Amino acid sequence: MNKLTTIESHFLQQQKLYPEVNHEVTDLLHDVAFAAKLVRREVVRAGLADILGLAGTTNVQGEEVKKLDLFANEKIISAIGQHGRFALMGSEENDSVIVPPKNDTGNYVLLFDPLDGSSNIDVNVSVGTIFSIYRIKSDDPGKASLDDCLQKGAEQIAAGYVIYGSSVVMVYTTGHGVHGFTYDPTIGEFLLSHENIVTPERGKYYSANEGSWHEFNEGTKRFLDYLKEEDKATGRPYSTRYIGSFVADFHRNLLTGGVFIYPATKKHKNGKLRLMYEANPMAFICEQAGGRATDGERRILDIQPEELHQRTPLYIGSKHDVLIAEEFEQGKR
Ligand SMILES: O=P(O)(O)OC[C@H]1O[C@](O)(COP(=O)(O)O)[C@@H](O)[C@@H]1O
Ligand SMILES: [Mg+2]
Ligand SMILES: [Mg+2]
Repeated sequence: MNKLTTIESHFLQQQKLYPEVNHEVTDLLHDVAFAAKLVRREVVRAGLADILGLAGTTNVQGEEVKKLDLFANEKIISAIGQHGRFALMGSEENDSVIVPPKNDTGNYVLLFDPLDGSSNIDVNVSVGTIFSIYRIKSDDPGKASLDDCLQKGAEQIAAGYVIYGSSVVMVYTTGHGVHGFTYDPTIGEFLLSHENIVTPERGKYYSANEGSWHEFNEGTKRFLDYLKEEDKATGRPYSTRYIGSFVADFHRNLLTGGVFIYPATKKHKNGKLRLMYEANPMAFICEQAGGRATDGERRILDIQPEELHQRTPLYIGSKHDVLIAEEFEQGKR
């Protein structure tokens, strides 16, 4: 693996190898990588830049919005929207679809979570940005509508995330493997650091907010108890790891093996995470790395979306572990 490969040159390599990864797609990914650099610049000095704390507004999810949520949202919309390559955008922080400042040539839609892990922003714990790209159904950007945003996850043409942690890493897929790039601030480039990521078939970590134990259904409780039982032959007990930033929990499990679950609970009847800009992009990456992502019954990528901000229960990570979770959720174990 040549660690001097920039993410932009990797996009071009994909363009040469795979016809559907055309120059439009590589330009879109280039825009996303650029926006990530702008968001990173503020995240790493957030404590100095007066962008910690609450913005004083709530979003369509009914959640209190953080200043950094809004900053990242505005940066992504303006930095990416200036090029006109996206006909429409959808963000966790905007009630309805966004018509970018310029959208005359864009046959694509971008759905994104500008800042994931908002509860960790003010306490210097890893947060991230998640994105998902679709091609619009018609060839006329002017005709693009919400319908173009509500496509099944299996229709994604590219997806990825950026994790702002001890180092900043961007991970993406165009349906041809999963690749990670670490940001080198001395040269301002994302350099290839994780080529062709493959997630272990069986993990050693589980991520669940057990603080909601009393809200979990019996299947979920029995699955978590199963992971905590002693059985060397199946690598149990698993260790618990829960950062509370989906991007960070997912990234760890992707590299080391493990399972992240956010099931339906009494409080979140349809789970907490959003299908279009959290579950779908991560499910695409997870499957491309050999893992599995379901809502306990259905493959996430096969779910037909109905709303931009709909939520879904989520079981994602090492294939073996997610299959077992499903068996418990379906009462087969
Ligand atoms: O605090 P809880 O209920 O465990 O929820 C944590 C989950 O909520 C999230 O913060 C939701 O995402 P946002 O921060 O983008 O709203 C996930 O990153 C995380 O996995
Ligand atoms: Mg999120
Ligand atoms: Mg968010």
